[in-house]
This record gives sequence, C-alpha cells and structure tokens, in this order.
Amino acid sequence: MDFKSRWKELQETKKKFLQDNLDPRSCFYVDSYVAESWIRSQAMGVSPYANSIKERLDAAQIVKVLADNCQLMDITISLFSQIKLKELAIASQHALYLFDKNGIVLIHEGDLLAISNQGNSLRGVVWNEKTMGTCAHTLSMQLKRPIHLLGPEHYCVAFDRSNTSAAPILDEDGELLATLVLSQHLNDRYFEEHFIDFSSHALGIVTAMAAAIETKIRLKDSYEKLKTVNHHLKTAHHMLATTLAVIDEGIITIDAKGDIIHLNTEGRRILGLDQKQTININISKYLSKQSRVIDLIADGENTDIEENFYIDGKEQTYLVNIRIVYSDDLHEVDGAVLKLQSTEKMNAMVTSRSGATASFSFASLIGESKEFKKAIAQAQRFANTPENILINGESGTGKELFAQAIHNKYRPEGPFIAVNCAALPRELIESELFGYEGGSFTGADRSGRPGKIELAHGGTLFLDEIGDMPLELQAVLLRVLEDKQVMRIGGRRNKKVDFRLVSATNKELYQMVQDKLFREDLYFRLSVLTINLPPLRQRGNDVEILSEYFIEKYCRKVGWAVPAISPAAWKRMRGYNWPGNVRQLEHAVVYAVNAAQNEMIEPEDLPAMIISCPAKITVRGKIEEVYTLEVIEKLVIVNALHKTKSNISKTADLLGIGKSTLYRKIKDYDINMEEDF
Ligand SMILES: Nc1ncnc2c1ncn2[C@@H]1O[C@H](COP(=O)(O)OP(=O)(O)OP(=O)(O)O)[C@@H](O)[C@H]1O
Repeated sequence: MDFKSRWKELQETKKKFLQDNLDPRSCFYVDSYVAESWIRSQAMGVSPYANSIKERLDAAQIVKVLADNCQLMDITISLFSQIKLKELAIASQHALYLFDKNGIVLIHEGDLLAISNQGNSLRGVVWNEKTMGTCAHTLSMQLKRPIHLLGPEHYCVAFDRSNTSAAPILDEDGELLATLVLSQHLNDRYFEEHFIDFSSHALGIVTAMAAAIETKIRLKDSYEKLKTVNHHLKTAHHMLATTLAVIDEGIITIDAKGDIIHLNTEGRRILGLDQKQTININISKYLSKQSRVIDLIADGENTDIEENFYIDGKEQTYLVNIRIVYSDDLHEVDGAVLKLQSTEKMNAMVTSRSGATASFSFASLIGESKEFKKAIAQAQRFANTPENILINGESGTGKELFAQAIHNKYRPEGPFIAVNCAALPRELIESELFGYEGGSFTGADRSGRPGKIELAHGGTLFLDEIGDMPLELQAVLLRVLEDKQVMRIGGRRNKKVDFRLVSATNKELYQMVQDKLFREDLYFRLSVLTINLPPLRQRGNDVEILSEYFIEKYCRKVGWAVPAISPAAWKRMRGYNWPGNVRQLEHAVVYAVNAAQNEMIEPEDLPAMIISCPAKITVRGKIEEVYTLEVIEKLVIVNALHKTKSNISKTADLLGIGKSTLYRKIKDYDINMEEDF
C-alpha cells in the first residue's frame, strides 16, 4: 500500500474510533501500541479537537526544570549548531523539540503549525499523553525506543497532517532523560502535490542525534567523575604529605634496591638534604658497610633495629622501624618504609616521663650556717666545670639535692639520671648501668635496652652510694670514664657517651681503698672535686631555719595554720644529734605538726626518739655496754624494727631515713633480723 493510501486508511479508522467507538485494536492499519494509546487518551478525557496546550509550569518550576536539565540542553544546543540542524529543519519545514522525561518542552526550534500557544513560547508547556493524547514522543517515552507517527496516528486531529519522529535519550542505566522530536507539518499545497515520505530519514536523524547526545552526556559524566576522583586523589595526597610533614620522626620510603623514593620533612633534615633537593640517592650512602638494613628488607620481615647513620661525617644513632612494602601479589618485596627516631630524643622523653628530673637548684637549698654555705659555694664553683664530682656526707644531708643543683647549673637541658648502687642487687647494677643488647640473656627485651649511662648522654649521671658498687663493675665504670664510650652487655659496638658524673657516698671511701674494697684508680677519678656536706648537728642554727621551712611547706600543702614551736621543744631539737640529718628533721616536724594539732608544738609532740634520747631508749636487741654514737644508732634501729614488727618501710619512715639507708645500716651493724626479733 502506498503512503497516501495508508494515511487515508488511518484517518478513516480514527474517525470511526472517535465517532462510532470502533475498537482500533481490531484495525489492521493501526499498530497496537498506537491503538492502546488512543484508548487511554480518550479515557483520560483528552479532547481530540484540541489545538493548544493549556497546562504549563509556573515561572519558578520552569527555572527549576531548566536548571535540572542544563547539561542536557547545552549538549543538545551545541550539537544542533555543529550540524546546523536548526537551519536544516526550518528550511525543510520541520520543527525540532526536546522534551524532558515528563514531557515538558525544553527546546523548540521552528513552528509546528498544528498547535499554538497563543503566540507564547512553548518552553515549559506540559505536553504528554494526558494533555495532548497520543504523540510520537509520548510513545517514545513509554516504550523507550524511536517512534514514527504518521499524521492520523496522533490522537488529536490537529496533527493529522504531521509526520513526527521521536527518539528517547537514555542514561547509562537505561533510565529516560529526555526525548528528541523532529516533526514536519504539511500544508495543503505540500500535502496534495508533494506528498513524499520523509519519515525514515527523519527517524534516522532523530535517532542518531539522540545517540550522539547520550554519548556526550556519558562522556561528560565520566569526565566529571574522573575530575572528582582526581580531586580526591590530590586532596588525599596533599593531606598525606601534610601529615608526614608534621610527624617529627623521619619517614623514608625506599625501593627494594634501597633507592630513596620519598622523604618527609624530618627525613630530609636527618639526611641533611634541603627541602627542594631532588632525591636520587641510595640509603646505603648513609649506612656503615656492616649495616643490615638492606638485607633485612630483602628478607621481607618487619623489624625494629638500632642503626648508626653517617651524615656529613657525623655518627647518629636511630631506632629504625622497618616496614616492608610488598608487590600487589604479595610475592615480592617492592621496598620499605623506614621510620627513624633519634635514640637521644627517645631517651630524653623516657627520662622526663619517668619523673627522673632534677627539680632542685642552689637557690632552693635551705641553710645559713657557715659550714653549709661553704659547701654551697664550693659546689657552685665545681658545677661550672665538666669534671667528675664526689659528694661526701652522712645519710640525709642532701647529697642528691646537691647533685641536682649541680646538674641544673651546668646542663639543665640534658637528662638527670640517678642510680642508687646500694638499692640494687649486685647482678642488676650491671644491666641497669650498661644496658643490654636484644636477646643477650634470658628474659631480656627482644630489642635490647639502653643502660643508665647511655640515658645520661648529654646530661648528668648521679651514682648514689658509689661505695656499694661491686669491684668488678668499678673496673668497667673506670673504662667508660676514660674512653667516654659504653658497650651494652652482649653488644659488639661501643657507643659514644658524654655525661658529667656526680657520685655520692656516706662511707669513708679512701678507707675502703686502703681496705681494698674500692679501686684506687677509680677513687682518684671520682674525687677530683670533692664536696663534704656537713651533718645537721654541725650546722648550728640551720636546725631552726630548716624546721620552720619544713613546717611551713607542710602546712601550706595540707592547708593548716602554721604552729609555733615552744622554747622547750626547741631546746630538745637543738640538743638532739639528728643521725638521719635533714631527712629525719623533716619527718620529725611533720610528725610534730600532726601530733600538736594546735598553735604550739610542745616537747611531747616531738617523736619519742628525740625526747627520750638517749636516756629512755628501751634496749631489746643484743647491744654492747658502751654507749657510743653508733651503739645508740643501732639501739634506735633495733627498737624501731621491734615496734614495726620488722616492717622495713614503716621503720624507715619512723626513723626518717631512706629504705636503702636502713638496709645498709642493718647490714653495717650486723643486725640479724631473725635472731633479734
Ligand atoms: N638544704 C636542704 N634544703 C632543703 N631540703 C633539704 C636540704 N637538705 C636535705 N633536704 C631534704 O632532705 C631530704 C634528703 O636529702 P637527700 O636525699 O639529698 O639526702 P642524701 O644525702 O642523698 O641521703 P641518702 O644518703 O640517704 O640518700 C630531701 O628529700 C630534702 O627534702
């Protein structure tokens, strides 16, 4: 059947459908999807004789729809202009439409004479099956495929002389975005004289255009996604670089051969590279020939080791955390990330965290007596030199305080490391002082441990009760002092150390030398500068000055009013010989403040030891007949031990001496705990 005959058949059928209720589905010429759309249009009450569309979005809705579809419209317009489609369409009496997914007119070029909108632009008009019945684009929207409608196939008779081709524009997931329409309205002259079927061309053009628009939208979407990914990547990279820059540990990334790939700011500083210098260096340049770093990386195991780095001729030790980077299939080592932490910095941090800091300065040492002032002046002079200092003095005279004051005058920035040689069992002094290498003895940390000598690097090492250092260790200490190097137990490498040694003793060290209990060479090394701290009983009025100072300090701490000391109590205190010196005095006044509980400290508020000395001492242990000072001291200790049922802490508190001093005295006086009590 020719084109014109088909047109006539269709027109006839639609007339019968509209006027005689003929079921169009039974008609051979009408496609079923067109017939069903006619029936729907009729059921929705669409007038088949309408020639304008009343439904239109308001201004705000139009703005929104245009904004939602701006990318689609931009692409469509630019494609139209590229192939001059607009001009072609108008020249061949076609109109071009772009509808959004709901049938809202977004773009129209050329007039479709069949309908008017009272001279207004059609943009924003709602043109769907509900408003205008069956149209090519309404079917194309429903079926998501290109559709061509020949004149009478449109529901409204106004389109009976229109040929319309529509193609959907779908997104990646096949969802409808828009419909593109090319429509030709044939006027009478054309219709009668030049009735040619352009439909297949128009449908081809509109389908190709829709496909081109789809491709462009997808490309643009992919580009936007790529841009976002790129932006995220850039942001992540920037954030990572900033994070690495603020880390105050060196982070160095190397490949499997050891070539440096990346360094953070601290890493550059450690290796002496300026911030802009390009890195084309192998890490081995900074390591010794014996270094195990590259081998360990090749082994592919994460490890932590201590390693010496040689930078500009200087040796620096770092704790290196090696973290292996594997290839994607995990079969090969691609490289490693090294984290470098300065051992000096770590040691300083550990000591400051462990509370081993020197808080006393010369200004905070209390005392006005001539003897005490002489000791202070001497210590201040000595402090200014790097020489070893030996402090002699009875227990509790302030030897450690002097050591702290010396440290704070000479090397306040460095660590202050104190070791009490009497408080540690013999076997432990060695590892405590010299440290040990990983795995050097059972129970040792895997990564080893620095000794107190190493930790004192850059500061002061205070060896209290040096007289109690075992002879064999005295030899090792002497070597460290001579060579200024230390080797850990089980280690193979010497480490340079620079510290000032302050040692202290309450023993007659020189006598010990003569008794072959202390090495003479070490003694001479330690005692280049010796300070003798006077015992409290030789410090005259300092008993009063210190008492007032300690009472005030204690009352301030607990928030009590400061009590006075009665003349009778003063008399007792001055008469007492203070074997535990300043420490004992401090404990005694704290006891008295608590016992007095009012404004005046009376003799009975003082610890029994002070008021009953020496006449009231109860003798319980084995004692000699002659009352020498030592005997009295032994008596006091035995008595106190008895009182506390041999509780060492309580006894030490009661006597106002340190636990280590108490142990020493028990040993010195040969007090047999089991026999005596
Ligand atoms: N001149 C002083 N000024 C202020 N307080 C002091 C003074 N001398 C000693 N003390 C106090 O006495 C206590 C003991 O001092 P320190 O530990 O320095 O004595 P020591 O001689 O090292 O004792 P030991 O030999 O028993 O270790 C300190 O805690 C401090 O409170």
